[in-house]
Amino acid sequence: MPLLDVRDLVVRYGNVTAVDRVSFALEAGETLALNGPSGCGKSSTALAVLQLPRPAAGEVHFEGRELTSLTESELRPLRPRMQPVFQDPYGSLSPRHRIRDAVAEPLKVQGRWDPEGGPARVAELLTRVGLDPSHGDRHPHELSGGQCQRAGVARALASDPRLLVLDEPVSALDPSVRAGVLNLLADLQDELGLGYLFICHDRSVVRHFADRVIEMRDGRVTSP
Ligand SMILES: Nc1ncnc2c1ncn2[C@@H]1O[C@H](COP(=O)(O)OP(=O)(O)OP(=O)(O)O)[C@@H](O)[C@H]1O
Repeated sequence: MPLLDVRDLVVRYGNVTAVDRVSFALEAGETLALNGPSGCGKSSTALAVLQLPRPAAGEVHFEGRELTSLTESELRPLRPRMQPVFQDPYGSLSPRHRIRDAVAEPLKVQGRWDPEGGPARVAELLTRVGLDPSHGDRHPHELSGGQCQRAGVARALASDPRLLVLDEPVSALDPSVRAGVLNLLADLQDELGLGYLFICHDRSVVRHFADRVIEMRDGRVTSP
């Protein structure tokens, strides 16, 4: 059974069909890239997989559950297991909260925070993504773009996900720090067996990082 099995996904914005019957499957431990020109529907596909918002039609099977047929309350316990990482490292973390609190928040919201072990778990997550635990005292704007994206990954990992939806995760970063973040993601995948749905318009990055590539154009899969 694949980790993620998407069948005939359709996303509409008003009368515009942004994603038109897209199907693909993704195994645990695998990176599947969605590639294609701007506006072809990559981000819409990724958000529909996360049920943000719900797709207009199609099926999204994740860990054996069909998500589009679930109510919001049935979906809630599954949401932590599929986490997004977005392009803008600063946009995905609240500017008002310290990094430590941003990473702790999923643990608290999911009822997995304990005052004894919680801070140590946050420090461990920060260390795991290549930050120093002291970075936890800072606010997002006090970190570089690469450090901030690492903090975003730490926050995603706090939910113990099985799937990361990586929407242009290194595109906004300085070219000199991109490889470091991609290497981190590759290491985490090896270690944790995560599935990655990887959106990237840069073909050289895709070739290097993805196990398989799906090409999209005008909302449809054109290959393979
Ligand atoms: N919230 C929205 N409301 C209306 N139309 C939208 C919305 N989001 C996307 N679209 C339209 O849907 C189509 C697909 O957009 P989408 O962002 O999914 O493509 P993309 O391949 O991810 O593009 P990019 O690489 O530029 O992010 C485009 O025509 C876009 O204008």
